[in-house]
Amino acid sequence: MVDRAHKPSAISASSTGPQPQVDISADDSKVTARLPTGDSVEVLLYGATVISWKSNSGQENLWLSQKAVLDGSKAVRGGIPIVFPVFGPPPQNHATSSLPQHGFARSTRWEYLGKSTSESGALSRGGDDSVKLDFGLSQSQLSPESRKAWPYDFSLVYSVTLGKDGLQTMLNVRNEGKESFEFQMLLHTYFAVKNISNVSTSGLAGTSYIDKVLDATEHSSSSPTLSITGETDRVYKSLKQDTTSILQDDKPRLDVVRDNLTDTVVWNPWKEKAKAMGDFAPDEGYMNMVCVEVGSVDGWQKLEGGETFEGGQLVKSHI
Ligand SMILES: O=P(O)(O)OC[C@H]1O[C@H](O)[C@H](O)[C@@H](O)[C@@H]1O
Repeated sequence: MVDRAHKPSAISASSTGPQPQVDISADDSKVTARLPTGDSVEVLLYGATVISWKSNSGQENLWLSQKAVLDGSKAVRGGIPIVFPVFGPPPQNHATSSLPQHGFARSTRWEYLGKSTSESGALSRGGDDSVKLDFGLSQSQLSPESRKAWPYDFSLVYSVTLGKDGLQTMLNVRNEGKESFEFQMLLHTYFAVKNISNVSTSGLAGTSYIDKVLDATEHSSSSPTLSITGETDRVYKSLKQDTTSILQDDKPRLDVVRDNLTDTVVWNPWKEKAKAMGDFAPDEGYMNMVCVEVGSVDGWQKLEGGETFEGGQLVKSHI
């Protein structure tokens, strides 16, 4: 059981005043929330993976593979898997070395901690409602293998806030033990796009990046935009701008605003790699997605006993 008391609220919640018309349903596998405006979000308890976020127009903003496994036997291919406590294949000679790629958070069942609603939160200007769903994961909920591979006393609270102006996802990490630990975190968001041929991203210039497709070494680019024209796997470090925008046909489609995080990964597997993934469908799905993943993955965050760290994103959809 995660103690929620340590979690600073991402937006102010209120339980007084007129009852908000937010529709929330929770069952054994997922939690769904819908605002009076029509905006909706669906979160799978497995991995606390957001698998759908629709704007009030009915437009789906997240890409989910048609072959995504949603029964809790494999990390979800699509939506927003949570990467913790290590990004990518773990390095040798580190406390995370025995963990699988991207850690255990995306492949462990989380606990639904409850909701709070607000009529005046950061995501709900003008008196409209927003809703915050909290999910928790702590050491006692891990599989024996994960607990053995990373034997630290930690707790995570993941807050998913849906407002008519966007979706906010924040991860709060707390060291519940006495021994310090190091971690990386990343929100591996798969965004839905109409056609990758006419997609570009902006807000990534003027900083260096590791190009994992080319040679895994550092590169830099002064171009203000990045077009995705082939397999792309770049880790941008220490970004100066807070916002990475995804443009479709030269028009803003989504704005991804980092909160207390400095790094962003841009990933598209392209044709061959997409085809080689058993849970990626349809084969041409790579044309309709791009991952823009906010995180802290360059080096490590260190937490002493009793300390907390919080980071995440606010995503705004233009349709
Ligand atoms: O297949 P997965 O373990 O979900 O990883 C999918 C991708 O995640 C990130 O974007 C990494 O930068 C990629 O190198 C990796 O291929």
